[in-house]
Amino acid sequence: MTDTLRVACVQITGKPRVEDNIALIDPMIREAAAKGADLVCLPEICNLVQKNREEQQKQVRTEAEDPALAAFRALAKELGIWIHAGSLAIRPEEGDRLANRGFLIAPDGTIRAKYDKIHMFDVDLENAESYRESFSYRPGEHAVLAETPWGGYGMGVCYDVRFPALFRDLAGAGAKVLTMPACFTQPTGKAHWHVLLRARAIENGCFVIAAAQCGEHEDGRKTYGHSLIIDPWGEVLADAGPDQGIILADLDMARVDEVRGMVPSLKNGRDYAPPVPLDLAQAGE
Ligand SMILES: O=C(O)CNC(=O)[C@H](CS)NC(=O)CCC(=O)C(=O)O
Repeated sequence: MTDTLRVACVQITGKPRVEDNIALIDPMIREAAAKGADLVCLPEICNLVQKNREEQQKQVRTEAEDPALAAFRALAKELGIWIHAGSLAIRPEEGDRLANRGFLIAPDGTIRAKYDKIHMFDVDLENAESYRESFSYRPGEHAVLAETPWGGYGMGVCYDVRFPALFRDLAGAGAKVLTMPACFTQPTGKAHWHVLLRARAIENGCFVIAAAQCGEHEDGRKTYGHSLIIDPWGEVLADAGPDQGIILADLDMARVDEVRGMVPSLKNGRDYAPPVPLDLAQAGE
């Protein structure tokens, strides 16, 4: 087990063409590696930000054909680092809905773990901003905990952050790091992003790494940015702010056990009878 992890988040304003995103991200990964990053985390849909479904269909490729996945695998190998491509829009081998799929790539260029986003962002916001992610994407069915030299690595994506049971399950299964690559909206980001991510860190005694999309995209979307690296006590170690760029932090993995030793909320959890409607509860007395 390795004690310290230098992690970087790459924050971008993703574009509608895969090649343009690769050209944007490549030098940022190299910069992070030059600064000593062991692991570089990329945002959600970092190969393709395209709300228009017809245009999206034209661009999206299978895993075997996606040029971004190939480029990130080659870079991981060349630079000898881990790369977490937070998610890529991938055309599945069968069915017509896409996968919103995260890839953890090891320093030998092999894919160590894959995760399909479980919770679909089907919401209507106040400002007539409306999303139906499940029209384009088929949700995943499996939580994924990857093995890394730094311990268990729990993989989430974006809207998953609002479903704390997923991360409790990952922590229970051995996660020391939780990840939340994202493409968060600006209104929900302003109101909820920091609080939700810090809560997932605190309640699970885990580091949280969240690489984010930011700014005004060509497809009309506006995203919140503020990629975050958070320690298990809930302290923000790095915040990328609203614009493109990279952030780095050194994670002292011993901090996980230290924090869990002080507040053992994972251990103090109990089984309990489920809630029942109030009148039934009264009738039972
Ligand atoms: O559209 C795609 O191609 C990929 N999917 C996304 O970008 C998804 C659905 S639009 N975005 C989120 O989950 C934002 C969640 C969020 O902002 C919140 O929970 O408040």
